[in-house]
Amino acid sequence: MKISLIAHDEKKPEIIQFAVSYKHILKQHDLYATGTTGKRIAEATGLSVHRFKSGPLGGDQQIGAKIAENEMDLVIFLKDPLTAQPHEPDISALGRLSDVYQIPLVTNLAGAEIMIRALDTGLLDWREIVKEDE
Ligand SMILES: O=C(CO)COP(=O)(O)O
Repeated sequence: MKISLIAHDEKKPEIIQFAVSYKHILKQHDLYATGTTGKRIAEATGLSVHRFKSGPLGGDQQIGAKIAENEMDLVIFLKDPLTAQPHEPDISALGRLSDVYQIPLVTNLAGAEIMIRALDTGLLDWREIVKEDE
């Protein structure tokens, strides 16, 4: 599966902890991330992460484009709800495209924990069928 990992600055420690904790699952998948998040995860875990641009420089939009092309299966995006983001329109656009294309998107750690376990037990395998039908 192709998984995107994204975190706003205040949530970077959480996503790093998450990636370390679930490295055994994440390493079985193709990982993508916005620039800084990807760098920090790769440094902390040694996992190979394809890095797009940093969020404020277009990274959210690049991940949105992958969704539109049916090349992304899951987005784990730890959002900071307490800090205004200069690129809020890009963040909204990513959420919108996830809804348009029925791509699972979780935006907090509690959801991420459930989703990674769901992924590991095969609950997202339907994505492979959707891709075969394209
Ligand atoms: O701003 C972001 C998502 O909207 C995250 O970008 P970085 O991973 O580059 O910090």
